[in-house]
Amino acid sequence: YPLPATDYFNSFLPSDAVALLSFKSTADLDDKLLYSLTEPYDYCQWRGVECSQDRVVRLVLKGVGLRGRFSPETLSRLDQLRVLSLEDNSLSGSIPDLSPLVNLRTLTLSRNGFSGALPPSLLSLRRLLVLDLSYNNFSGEIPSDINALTRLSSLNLEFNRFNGELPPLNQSYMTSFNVSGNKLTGKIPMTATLLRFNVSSFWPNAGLCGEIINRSCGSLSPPFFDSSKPNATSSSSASQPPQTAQNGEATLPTLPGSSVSKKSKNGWLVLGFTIGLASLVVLGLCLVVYSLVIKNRRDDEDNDVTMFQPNLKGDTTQPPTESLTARAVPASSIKPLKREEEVKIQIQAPPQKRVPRSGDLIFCGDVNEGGEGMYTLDQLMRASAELLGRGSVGTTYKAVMVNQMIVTVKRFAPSKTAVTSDLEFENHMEKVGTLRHPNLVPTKAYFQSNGERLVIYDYQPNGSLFNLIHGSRTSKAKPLHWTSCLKIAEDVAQALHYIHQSSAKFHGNLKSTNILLGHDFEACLTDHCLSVLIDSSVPPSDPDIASYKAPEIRKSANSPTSKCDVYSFGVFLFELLTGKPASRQPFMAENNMLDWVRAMRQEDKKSKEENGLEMMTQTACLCRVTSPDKRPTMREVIKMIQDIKESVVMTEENDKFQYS
Ligand SMILES: Nc1ncnc2c1ncn2[C@@H]1O[C@H](COP(=O)(O)OP(=O)(O)OP(=O)(O)O)[C@@H](O)[C@H]1O
Repeated sequence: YPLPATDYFNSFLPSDAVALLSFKSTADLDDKLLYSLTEPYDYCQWRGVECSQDRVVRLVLKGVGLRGRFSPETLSRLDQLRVLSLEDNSLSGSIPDLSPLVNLRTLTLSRNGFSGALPPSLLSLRRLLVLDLSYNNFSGEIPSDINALTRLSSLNLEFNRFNGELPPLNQSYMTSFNVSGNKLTGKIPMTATLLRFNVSSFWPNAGLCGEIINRSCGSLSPPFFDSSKPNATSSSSASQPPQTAQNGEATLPTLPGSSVSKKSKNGWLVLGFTIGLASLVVLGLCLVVYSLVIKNRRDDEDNDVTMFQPNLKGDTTQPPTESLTARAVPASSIKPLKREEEVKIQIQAPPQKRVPRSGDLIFCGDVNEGGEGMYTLDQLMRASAELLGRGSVGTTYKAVMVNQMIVTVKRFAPSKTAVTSDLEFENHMEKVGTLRHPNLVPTKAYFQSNGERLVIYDYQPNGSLFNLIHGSRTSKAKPLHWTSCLKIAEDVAQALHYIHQSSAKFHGNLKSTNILLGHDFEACLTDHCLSVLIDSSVPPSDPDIASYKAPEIRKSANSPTSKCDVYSFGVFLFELLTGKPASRQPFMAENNMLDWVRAMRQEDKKSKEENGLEMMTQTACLCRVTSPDKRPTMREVIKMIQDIKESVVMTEENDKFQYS
């Protein structure tokens, strides 16, 4: 039977291209997107589309004039999608089932005409970090199951028609939140997450009350203001929205009970009541002033407790402080922000590209990713810190900010990066800051001022490959299962290949401490491309670090190349397979290396893994050859790993066949 025309085309097109075209067919009625089938096409070049290994990973169609509906079975087929932004268009109707988008990190549908309830399918997107549905017509309740999205760091639902009570949100990473401009009612739950936000995240809303917004709920009013009592406060005040100033801006709700009934029959009672109330107000004001004075003092004292003391004043003679103990931050450079100001910064963070400048945090990557506007240099400086280790470039800390956001801060040792000028550092970090790959720890921000240099990354809670292979303080080393080795090797190879294709060109410091485990235990490279910033004329004294370096750069000041990364990858493969650190790996002919690997794994020669192990050893040997020209490219290495995977699958299938 001949296929219908569309099916005919679809059967030849990559599935991602089909998904994009089917989305366009109902969502782009004015034909703003010039996606087309005419050859030669490359859907990865289409407007707003970004691919990784020919799969769409980002689709950003912000303000492109889309009009129509977001139909089911269209974009939901892009199962590798990380970022989807359809912000600021004229899309209407409900959101289709997006549950197949299991890799989605950022979903921004704000400023459209979407309606209906918050789709339950969104609650299955467990990797979601940013959810922005603001300025639409969504209605119904905000489901308490939204707590299943444990990784959410940003939730924007403002200016919709959500009603009912606000669920007790408990996402510990939440740093941006807004439900203002809805029809929510009831008491705002006092969860640690919601307590982080102030009134501007909640108002205006028809009937919200609670301590967080300083507005008592009727039934919870103190007896003096109990609305059920005669001659007390207006009983409706608790359910009224906060007062609106003449300019239309929402103001803080007044305390219930601040207006006194004029209909009192007993004038003396009213007078007494009024005097009592006035005294209370004066007392209250005194308390507020007192607490502000105390707070300011505390803020000043807080300046003394900090982890990094960046040299913002230009005192380059001062040695860097590497302890977690107290020392004063140059207060002239950092003014403590009031909570309201912090929130304003979060809300008003401009979406445009920032202007890089010295002395402030410079955020990298997409604003939607979560980072820019979510914390300030000041907050970072006040974070409590845990020393993670000292490496070749400087010292690394885990920093927990007051808003519970956790990041990793790499503080460069000034003596090591002095060879790089401020401009070179900035230009280089601009380049590195744009690198984004599922197997790279994203560089979130950087900072430099008067010789002080910091780079900020996402914190990876699952530790490094070094810990996994050799054990850590908290865990004992276990031999890694064969399939884990393959998966890790492929992840690392993919990230290296990505870097080699980018303008940064090479990683320069591949080793097991620089391979971290992500949320799903995927391997992610960190410290990428920083080695060029340091003085490489002094060879590393640590034998393991030295053994990771390719021979052509080990004892010379030659700059590294992508082939040096390939060499380090070979060393890493042996460490992964055998658990032996780089300096204890022998150099022997391939067959002997296989015997050594087998012996280190204490494996029986006839093990099921034998074939794969042999191929893996071959790959490691090939990468680790002395001559750079004879080493494979990372693309070739990926191909080798994929062949090994296939051979493992085939062996398993043969086994099944034999025993069935
Ligand atoms: N983003 C991160 N999340 C969690 N742990 C990290 C992160 N970045 C680094 N680490 C861990 O912190 C420790 C110190 O890292 P650091 O980079 O300072 O030293 P290194 O990796 O030993 O040497 P080098 O500076 O040469 O890379 C390492 O154990 C590393 O695995």
